[in-house]
Amino acid sequence: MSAAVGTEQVAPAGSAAIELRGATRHYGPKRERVRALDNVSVVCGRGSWTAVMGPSGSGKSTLLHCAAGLEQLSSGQVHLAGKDITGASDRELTELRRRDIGFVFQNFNLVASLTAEQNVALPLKLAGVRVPTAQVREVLASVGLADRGKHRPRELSGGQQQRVAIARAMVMRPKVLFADEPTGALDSNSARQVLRLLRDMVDGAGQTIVMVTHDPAAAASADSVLFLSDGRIVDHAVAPTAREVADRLASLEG
Ligand SMILES: Nc1ncnc2c1ncn2[C@@H]1O[C@H](COP(=O)(O)OP(=O)(O)OP(=O)(O)O)[C@@H](O)[C@H]1O
Repeated sequence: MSAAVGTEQVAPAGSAAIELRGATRHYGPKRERVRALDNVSVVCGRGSWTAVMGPSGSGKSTLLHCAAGLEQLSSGQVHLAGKDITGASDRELTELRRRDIGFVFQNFNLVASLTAEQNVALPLKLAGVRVPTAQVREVLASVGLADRGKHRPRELSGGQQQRVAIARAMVMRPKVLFADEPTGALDSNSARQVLRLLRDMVDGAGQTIVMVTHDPAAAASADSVLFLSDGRIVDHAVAPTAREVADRLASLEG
């Protein structure tokens, strides 16, 4: 299933993992107001992978943060993982994020003093769940790092660190994974490995991914690509090739 843009394509109630309606987010005082998101409506079905692209400053991070409940909208509505989170309290959002949402960032965000195993176990610990070591090892093995569990982040390559970060997100079995430039700091081989893991999460476990990227090859791994410009969705491609993505992006940046 892919992202649908525009309210006419809204999925049946309850079938969407993420739904933004008329999402608007502005920053700054009225006279110097920046509209980072401008009346965006988008639906991401469960088990879909959506890439978000656009020129620098077009609102990609703002879209991701608002969809994930990390930032509040100025107006409009957000549904996430079956819940209306518009105006939800910090406590409700924290609870939802702990239970149903995962994050992967460009700079990995691992805790430097913890081993790979301890990093993977961290979200379970924070959620007050007893952490079976076998489960942690199994997840690390599934990202190809069975022999690296006792290593600290500085002893791992960038690609390995990102795979630990993905294992950390996977261990909670999140309904929705938000990925902000997950391959941005990786060489092309490591990037391909990471993209394969994300594909497995979608196809194997039916999880939903929204991924901001500047890389047309990464975007072409997703089911569909949203293109933003000046805070609006200006284009939408279903299963495009990397070349098609690059061409559309160039036309926006030109
Ligand atoms: N906290 C903030 N205060 C004021 N303006 C902001 C803030 N965050 C973002 N903006 C503005 O909102 C617009 C969209 O920013 P955003 O970071 O979402 O863009 P982006 O597409 O992710 O950019 P990039 O590709 O460069 O990371 C930009 O004009 C930016 O300057």
